[in-house]
Amino acid sequence: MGESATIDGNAGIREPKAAPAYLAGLNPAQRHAVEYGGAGEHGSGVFDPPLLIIAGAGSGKTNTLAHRVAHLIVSGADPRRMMLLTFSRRAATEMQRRVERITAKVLGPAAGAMTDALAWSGTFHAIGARLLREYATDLGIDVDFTIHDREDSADLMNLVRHDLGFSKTVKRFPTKHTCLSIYSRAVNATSPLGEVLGTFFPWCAEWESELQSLFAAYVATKQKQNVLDYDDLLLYWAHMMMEPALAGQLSDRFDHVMVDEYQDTNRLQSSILLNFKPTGQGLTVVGDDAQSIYSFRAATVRNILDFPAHFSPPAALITLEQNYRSTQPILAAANAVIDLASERFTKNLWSNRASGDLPALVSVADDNAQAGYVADCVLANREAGLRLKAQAVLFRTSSHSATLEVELTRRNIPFVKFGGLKFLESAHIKDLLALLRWSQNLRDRVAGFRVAQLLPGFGPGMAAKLLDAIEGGARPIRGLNAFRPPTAAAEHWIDFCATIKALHLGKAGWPADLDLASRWYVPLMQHRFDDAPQREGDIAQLAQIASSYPTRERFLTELTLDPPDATSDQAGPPLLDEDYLILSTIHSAKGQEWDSVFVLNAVDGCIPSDLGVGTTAEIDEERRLLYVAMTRAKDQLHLMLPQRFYVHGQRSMGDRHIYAQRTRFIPNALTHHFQSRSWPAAQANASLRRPISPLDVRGKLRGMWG
Ligand SMILES: Nc1ncnc2c1ncn2[C@@H]1O[C@H](COP(=O)(O)OP(=O)(O)OP(=O)(O)O)[C@@H](O)[C@H]1O
Repeated sequence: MGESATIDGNAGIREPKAAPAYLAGLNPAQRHAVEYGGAGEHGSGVFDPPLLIIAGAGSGKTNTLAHRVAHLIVSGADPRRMMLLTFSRRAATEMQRRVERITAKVLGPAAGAMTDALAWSGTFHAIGARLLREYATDLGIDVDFTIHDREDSADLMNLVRHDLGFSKTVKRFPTKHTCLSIYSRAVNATSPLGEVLGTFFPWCAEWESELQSLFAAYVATKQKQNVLDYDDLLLYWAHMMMEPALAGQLSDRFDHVMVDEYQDTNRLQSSILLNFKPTGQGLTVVGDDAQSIYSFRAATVRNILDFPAHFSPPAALITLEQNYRSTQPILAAANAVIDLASERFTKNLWSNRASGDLPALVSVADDNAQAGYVADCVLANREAGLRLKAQAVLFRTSSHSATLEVELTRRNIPFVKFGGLKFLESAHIKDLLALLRWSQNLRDRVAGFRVAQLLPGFGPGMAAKLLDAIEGGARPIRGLNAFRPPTAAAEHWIDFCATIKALHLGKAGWPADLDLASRWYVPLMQHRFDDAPQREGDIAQLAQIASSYPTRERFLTELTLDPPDATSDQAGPPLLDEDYLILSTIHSAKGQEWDSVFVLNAVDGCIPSDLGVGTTAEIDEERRLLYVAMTRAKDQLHLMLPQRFYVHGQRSMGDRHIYAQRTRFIPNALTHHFQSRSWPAAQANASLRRPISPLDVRGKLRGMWG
């Protein structure tokens, strides 16, 4: 689809001239995407028409974009005038590393300086935050704003909800998380509240006018406290770009704007981009419509489907179709799954990695058997020389791996889990970050509320009094000094005030500020948690992460916006030599690849999730999730089919279970792409409940006393 409003960039692929050495490894389509436009001659982007690169799974999207950036730099473009928008901080770092490696082939040791100058690379939210600080005065915001993560935002929403009396309504008012989701979707999808309620939250539609006033008060409160939530970072940026003078200034600062994973951007992000580069000059977006899996964050696959037609002449479209990752049988199975989707850019992914092994559909009795099978295979693979790190287990929802985690621990197989409870969500880390944030912006009540209650004698009431006193004073620190704490807090008070003051003034510098904060917090932590020693380990790890950021503000911003997926994600050296199995939600597996991949619970109710099967669009997104999972595999792919699984929403291993059907995305017509297995082979149903003659337990119990 989309061809009518598109320039077929692939038509321009010719037998290439001899490639410069640093482009020699690229295939013709990749090389064409790298060199497309006048980049080679002009470097300034002025002659670079808009370009959409549709890159099938494993077709070298990241590789191609890195080469394009490197090629521009080598051709004389100024890296300080490039903006590179990625989906995660990790992707930005990885991109920078690759660009450096490629440019080094031409520039030698000078490459490092050039890629360091690629300072404007990061997520939309992180780049937005930096721009807002820079343009704060133009936008009428205070430059010391702090940023709320989702939990903080929900807490603030709750406070406002309470103030307006909505927590006491006769009929139950939507929860703080639901209110925030509604608000966020309306903002990110740039849709009216009524429409969002009607489509996504029909059970809340009766509260429309209350929600309207709640959101108005929420916005006013954020402004009063000088805090921005995630959505504000995009919203303020989008408003900034609607002002032609500011949009023009920004556009003049950047010759090239490149966006990775464009399929997972939302309407607000596309409006930012289209006002940023209205003619599309210097704009390159890369993505794969078949891998769009973030609509729950209001991402819309329409952004990528409609991109070419926004420009006149329309953007060129180059498709990358050679998959380097997977064997042909794995790719054929994944292609067959995605072919049943309703709308997409056609591409015909192929691979020249032949293999006689079809991917496996493995029937097992239940969750325990599933865990047993995966653990057996992982160990067998390791015996055969495949490191644990080259193997991954993927699942739709974090809770699906619980049984497997027990099995792995029992068998001493180390693993790292991505996409579950995040490091930064643990209470002690949140406490410490709140302390840093509050001392930066003493008007941030959510952070202040958390910090104040760390002190003995401070409950919610006393914490609120302290915050009122700080807010009421002409200067916040004076308000703090004048406050009379309850006696229980007396012995901590002087130290507390001194720490807040020192952090507020930031005299120690970064990362010494974090040491200062930890010195105050760690002794308190001993009283708060039984497992304080383990938690101290986390704090040491936080210090290590902190040392890689130039300033406190950058550290807080980037960590709030894009927390590490797992403790090891940013930990660096300590885990470098160790080997561990990867456990990951499918969402967190985006962009990665492993030799061997196991997908848990490839059954209806899990994939598609029973929560995501309302509309065709939702079903299509679940299908794309399975596609993303399958296309992570290079050599081996196992889709697990437990014949029954326990229904969630009950105590762990309560006995409510259902008999599962193979996922609807692999109908009978596609099973020839797979080999079917049962495990254990001889007794596939062994652990299913079978009738046995009843035990006489009651008799035995009576016998104990008789
Ligand atoms: N021209 C090439 N020659 C050989 N290998 C390549 C080439 N381009 C990419 N690859 C390899 O193909 C694999 C996939 O590349 P990459 O991770 O860039 O893909 P991707 O398109 O970002 O994947 P996805 O969208 O599925 O996450 C990598 O192992 C990469 O090294």
